[in-house]
Amino acid sequence: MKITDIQFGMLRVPLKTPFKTALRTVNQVEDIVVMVHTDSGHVGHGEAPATAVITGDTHGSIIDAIRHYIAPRLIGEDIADLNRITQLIQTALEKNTSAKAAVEIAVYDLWGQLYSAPLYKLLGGGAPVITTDITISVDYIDKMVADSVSAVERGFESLKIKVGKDIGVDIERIKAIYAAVDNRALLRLDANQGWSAKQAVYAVQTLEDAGIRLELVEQPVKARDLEGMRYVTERVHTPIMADESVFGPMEVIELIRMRAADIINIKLMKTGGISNAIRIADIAAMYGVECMIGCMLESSISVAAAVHVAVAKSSVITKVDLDGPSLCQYNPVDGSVVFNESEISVGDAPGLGIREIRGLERLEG
Ligand SMILES: C[C@H](N)C(=O)N[C@H](CCC(=O)O)C(=O)O
Ligand SMILES: [Mg+2]
Repeated sequence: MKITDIQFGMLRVPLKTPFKTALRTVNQVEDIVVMVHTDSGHVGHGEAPATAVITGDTHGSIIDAIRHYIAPRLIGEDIADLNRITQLIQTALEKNTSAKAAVEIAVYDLWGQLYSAPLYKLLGGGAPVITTDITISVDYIDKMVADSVSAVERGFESLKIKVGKDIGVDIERIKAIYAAVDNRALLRLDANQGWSAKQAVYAVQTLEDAGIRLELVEQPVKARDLEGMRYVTERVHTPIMADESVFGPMEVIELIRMRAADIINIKLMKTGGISNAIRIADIAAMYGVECMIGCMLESSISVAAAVHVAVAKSSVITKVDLDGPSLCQYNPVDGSVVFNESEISVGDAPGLGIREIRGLERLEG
């Protein structure tokens, strides 16, 4: 099974409600879809969003990186040589992790198709059902309370609450949600870099002193401020999770050595795809550090790939934030990974098991 061509599409899916974080507001998933064609007629699918404020990647840069740097290296490569191909992708150019992720996902999809097995089985197996949280966008307090209660009523047992806008209001937001949810769900906070280290310690300690139990607090300070991450981690009881601070395996090793966070959020769009996600999970496991697997605003192509990784690495990936498809008005993908609110299950179809993508706009060239 040799690679013959790489084609592009654009997938647009409106969100149920605007997605608001300390970094941005988004109304729809708008992702590049990558189709890797082979001489056997098999097609592998990948996907990448343009999360410029986090990865630096735009739609244009994703297409350009693949078209001019990654694709020329892959034409003629045999899917059976998976490690060689992932190495070619990762060394094609610096950064551009979303472009690398989209192509890697498609290649792993083909690798599963080659051996007629669902990807998670080739990655080591596991129980093919996982549970995700759902994100509550940062907003007026009453709206966040209503969104949280509604999510609990829909069966979500973990809520990822976006904060990081205004420290005083953030504390009030969490107190109000905690009271309304009344132990029916775990609360995870994500400040998306919106606090200073001192503000983060103040906010978390204030909530702890008020008897509010938080499962974790994600990325309280600026991505590059590892000293700030450590400052917070050392001073609060609540586990601190690194998201924007860590992309690849080298950064994870540095973060763990510095003891700058308790938990690591792995996202395929930061790692450059599946090969580094697995590496990070293995490194974290060696150090006894737990991981979450997360997503950007992605639909159920790239999120399906993350689900396969989550299933195969469930001993170290103990937390799941793969709510991209749940945030969308509809699922454009007919595939073997089934997203049913908090429950995500994986079928037995080969690779990612994608049968059809509705509404895919082909991009020429
Ligand atoms: C969608 C997911 N639950 C999430 O919250 N991801 C964000 C970044 C998403 C984005 O801005 O596209 C995160 O964990 O920071
Ligand atoms: Mg985050």
